Amino acid sequence: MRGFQARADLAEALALLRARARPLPAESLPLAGAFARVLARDVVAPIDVPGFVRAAVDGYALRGEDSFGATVDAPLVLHVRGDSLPGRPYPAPLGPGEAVRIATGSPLPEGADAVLQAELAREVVRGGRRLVELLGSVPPLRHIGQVGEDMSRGQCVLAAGRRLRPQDVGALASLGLASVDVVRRPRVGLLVTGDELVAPGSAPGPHQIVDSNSLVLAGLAARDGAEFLAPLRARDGAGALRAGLDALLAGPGDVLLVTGATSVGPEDLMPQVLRERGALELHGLAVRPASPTGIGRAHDGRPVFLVPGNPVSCLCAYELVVGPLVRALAGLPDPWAFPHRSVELVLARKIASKVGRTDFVRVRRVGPDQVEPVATSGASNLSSAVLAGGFVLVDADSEGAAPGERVRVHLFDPP
Ligand SMILES: Nc1nc2c(c(=O)[nH]1)N[C@H]1C(S)=C(S)[C@@H](COP(=O)(O)OP(=O)(O)OC[C@H]3O[C@@H](n4cnc5c(N)ncnc54)[C@H](O)[C@@H]3O)O[C@H]1N2
Ligand code: MOO
Repeated sequence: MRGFQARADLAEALALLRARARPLPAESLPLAGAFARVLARDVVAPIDVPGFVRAAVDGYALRGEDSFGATVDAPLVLHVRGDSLPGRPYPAPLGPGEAVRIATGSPLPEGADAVLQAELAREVVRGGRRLVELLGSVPPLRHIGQVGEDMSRGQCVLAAGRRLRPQDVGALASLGLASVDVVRRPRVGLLVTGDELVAPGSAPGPHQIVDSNSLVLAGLAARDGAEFLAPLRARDGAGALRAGLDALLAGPGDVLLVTGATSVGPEDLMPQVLRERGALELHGLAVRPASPTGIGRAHDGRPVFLVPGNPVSCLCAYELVVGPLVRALAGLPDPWAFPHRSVELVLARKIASKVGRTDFVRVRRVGPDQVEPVATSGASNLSSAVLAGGFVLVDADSEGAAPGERVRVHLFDPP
């Protein structure tokens, strides 16, 4: 057994990943499947929306100047020529002294330049003629929407890198588009190792542990815009681990993860197996937890992460090094920053950390604006992350933080 001689800085690990991370190629998707996907290219409006001048209120389309001077006490009277309804415009031009009853969103007839709202109009029939009494006036251009007032032809409506929100997809539909180019989702493949493990959903027998890491990783990868492939499983021992890694490499994953067997115990053969099948570029990170993390490559260049088996270390390794790469491949904006919402809170108990090591400290709220580190016996207890509301990252050049200090807390809960 050989311990870790030297551990790489987190910054060094991220620089290694960053040097080769590019968003995956684009794919075209029907709009209905595009929600939450990342735009691969800018979207430039091919048309004006709306494509016609429209009424912004229900009322009467008219020439504004025909209403000048009208009041409740001295209404002016116009001749109502007909109606303009959504999709069914009034077909002829409007002359002086004429009006058309119009519904919100309907095309403004040619010759009209304003809409008097229904509240200031009273329609009457006299001698078989439709008339409207104007109880107030409206200046030209009032209560109408111009061509392209929503989105104008040639305008960049959404920029590449945007994670599409529901209203974004709606806007693409308004532009008459049927599909959109989005970044292909990174596929994340996982090999779970360990003789003691049983699949999630099973009750553990004597000395057995339920594989929780695959569920934690699946949730994190989905958060970061990835498609999580069905996990593969391998028993311990060089032969089984080799066969497991080969199956993982044969799969379609863009990012490949292996949990367990990455430390320096007698069964921790994964680093050696990865060296045989590609390269182990870095093994051992100056972070806590997740120090046995390894980063390497398959022969074809796909990234492979050796993620520690301890459940909190697994979560931490994902957040520190796997997640940024997944987000970069997914084309998400600012992929190297934590995606969590963060707040500044006051520390109620001290956080101790060693200079030269980055600490991922789970904290919980103990007051409206106070947090304390979750007391824990180590990274094997997932309940510490369940109890925690978020984490504080203590940089390698810091000795920690004293009670009363303000710290930035990255919250596990989405907004
Ligand atoms: N001499 C040293 N020993 C250890 C070191 C070290 O630096 N020197 N590092 C420790 C640290 S830190 C960690 S973390 C663990 C990591 O070990 P492995 O990645 O080799 O993981 P395993 O030994 O396979 O398992 C550790 C632990 O986690 C449980 N486990 C594994 N997979 C899962 C899973 N999918 N779901 C839930 N739990 C899992 C496993 O049963 C073990 O209890 O090494 C330390 N040792
Ligand atoms: O990564 Mo290990 O769990 O630090 O304890």
